[in-house]
Amino acid sequence: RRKRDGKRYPPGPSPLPLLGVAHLMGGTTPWAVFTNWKAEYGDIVYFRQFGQDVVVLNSEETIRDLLEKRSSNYSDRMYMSTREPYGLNFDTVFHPHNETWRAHRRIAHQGLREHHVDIYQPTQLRFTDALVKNLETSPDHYHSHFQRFAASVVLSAIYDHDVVDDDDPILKAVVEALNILVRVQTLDNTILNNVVPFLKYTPTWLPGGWRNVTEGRLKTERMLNLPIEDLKKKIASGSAGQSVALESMERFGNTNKVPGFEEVVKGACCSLYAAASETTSSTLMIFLLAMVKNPGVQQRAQEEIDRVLGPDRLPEFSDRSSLPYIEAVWRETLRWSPVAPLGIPHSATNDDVYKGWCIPKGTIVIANVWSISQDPKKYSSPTSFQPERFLDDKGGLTDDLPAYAFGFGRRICPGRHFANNSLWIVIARLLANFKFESDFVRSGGDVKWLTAATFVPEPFPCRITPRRSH
Ligand code: HEM
Repeated sequence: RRKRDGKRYPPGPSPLPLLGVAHLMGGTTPWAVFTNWKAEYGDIVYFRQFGQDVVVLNSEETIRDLLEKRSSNYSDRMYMSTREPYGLNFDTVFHPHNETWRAHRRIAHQGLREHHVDIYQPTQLRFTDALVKNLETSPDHYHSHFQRFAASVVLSAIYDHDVVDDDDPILKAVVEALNILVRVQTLDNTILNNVVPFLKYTPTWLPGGWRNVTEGRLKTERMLNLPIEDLKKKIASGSAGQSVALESMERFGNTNKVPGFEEVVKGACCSLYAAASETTSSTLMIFLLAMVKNPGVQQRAQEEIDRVLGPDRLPEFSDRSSLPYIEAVWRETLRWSPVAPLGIPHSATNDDVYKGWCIPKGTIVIANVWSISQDPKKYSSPTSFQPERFLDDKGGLTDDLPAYAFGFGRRICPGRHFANNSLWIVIARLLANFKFESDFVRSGGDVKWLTAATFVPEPFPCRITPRRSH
């Protein structure tokens, strides 16, 4: 047990001078390293990296004790020297725990709360149909079709903007900005930038030129402004349909309670898009990988759809409760490989003591979701994709919801109900419409994984063939 300044800190690895614990991180999968540390150090692990205190929580109990039961102290985010220069102060995801963040959460909650979010089901269905058509026409481009689905469905719900094609100026603006910002805001890069701030001036033509701050800021501003300007034109012409942005502009505009409400709405809505697009398309990549690796699961899911709906009818939202196996496939997709295995780190507002250990003010607190989703005590053979684990003896659903994939406490993902609807309908309709196969994956081909905004498989060779005639 370590002591510093007479205080006891949780157990953990000893850092090396300069390197910290970087040499122990196991490349791109720190969550697996943290999970292994559980055996050595326990449910709560402490280390220092470049002078920054970090605590990793390796069990659902410790996560809920701190991030939920003591949420007033554990709902902040770490200081990021990149926020201001890159124009990222608007962003909900990394926003400090303050009044503006609360206004963002109100906007997100009002627009995307459970059941209310069902008003977007027709939009989700429409873009699912477009995805099915795109997969029929060019199945090899499945990855860009998934990205297009994720972007379209959320741009439509948030701004009432319909993406027409890949040259859509709003789509281009947000994709270009996010390509940079996602890399700028990774935990590694944030800590590096906090220590070496001049890195952000790297000229665009040098390696690492993506860090260039002038370029980054311009792109952020376009991403923030274009969709809301477009919406304002629609409002002026009376053609604006239902959207989260419109709802909140009207509400805040009418009550006028929030000073500078337009900036707040702009920031909150842009953050929703940024947080939604990559997580949604990455989850579809995980689903696809699970299906090609597990043809038996795929077949059982398709048999359920055919048995319940008959050979001609496609799943509708209203069929959800009649398709427990499909529901179990969706839950297992979230559990098997969470797209954010470490969630998004929280930060401690004040000094705290937990189980006798000191957690200093400013500590980065990481909820290791991987340690829950891969816990062999909770899930037998956790690396296997087994939707049955969410079913009881009678084939009904258990109470186990892998809600941990959406984070914890006051910071819990406000888009989870929207994501739940989007992804359920896509999973159900893709299984109804297509057979997914991959000789590459089945013969043990090496699927590469990317870690940036999400942990996601890179596109792999896959055959997607229709299984129904229309
Ligand atoms: C499968 C899809 C998704 C997953 C797995 C996911 C997961 C997460 C996680 C783990 C967090 C961090 C929570 C924490 O700090 O404890 C988060 C935050 C957030 N998510 Fe999601 N998300 C998904 C989809 C969406 C969608 C569709 C939206 C919007 C429509 C969205 C909007 C947000 C926002 C705005 C935050 C920041 C919340 C804050 O810091 O207060 N997410 N999400």
